[in-house]
Amino acid sequence: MTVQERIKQVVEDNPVVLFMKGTPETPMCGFSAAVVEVLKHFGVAYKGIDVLQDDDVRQGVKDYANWPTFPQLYVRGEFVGGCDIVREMAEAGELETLFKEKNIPVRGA
Ligand SMILES: N[C@@H](CCC(=O)N[C@@H](CS)C(=O)NCC(=O)O)C(=O)O
Ligand code: FES
Repeated sequence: MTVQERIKQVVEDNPVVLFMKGTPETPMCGFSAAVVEVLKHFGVAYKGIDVLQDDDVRQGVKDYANWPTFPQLYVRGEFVGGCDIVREMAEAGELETLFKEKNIPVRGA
């Protein structure tokens, strides 16, 4: 499998995926930590993938969504955004709407 095929498979096999620096338990960058906090706030289950562990994945994910930075949040196979977008969507109530539309269980919902 190519890196692009592996990325496609992981975002299609897992409802919510966060490509990040470090792990959900131990983020290695403030931008990644911020999205971890947002997801924690919503109580959403997700797969965290540490791009610092694999340079091919790190470059491959940037190519996959044509987005140059991490974190990158995917919901049901679709790229949602990085830290700024996710935070703005959360504040505007749009992230909760997206999770509900995509049948992602959210705390209290
Ligand atoms: N404004 C960005 C902040 C993220 C960012 O600037 N990430 C940088 C530093 S952690 C990055 O991933 N650079 C590319 C790399 O390290 O491969 C966002 O909204 O997500
Ligand atoms: S690792 Fe330095 S800003 Fe993210």
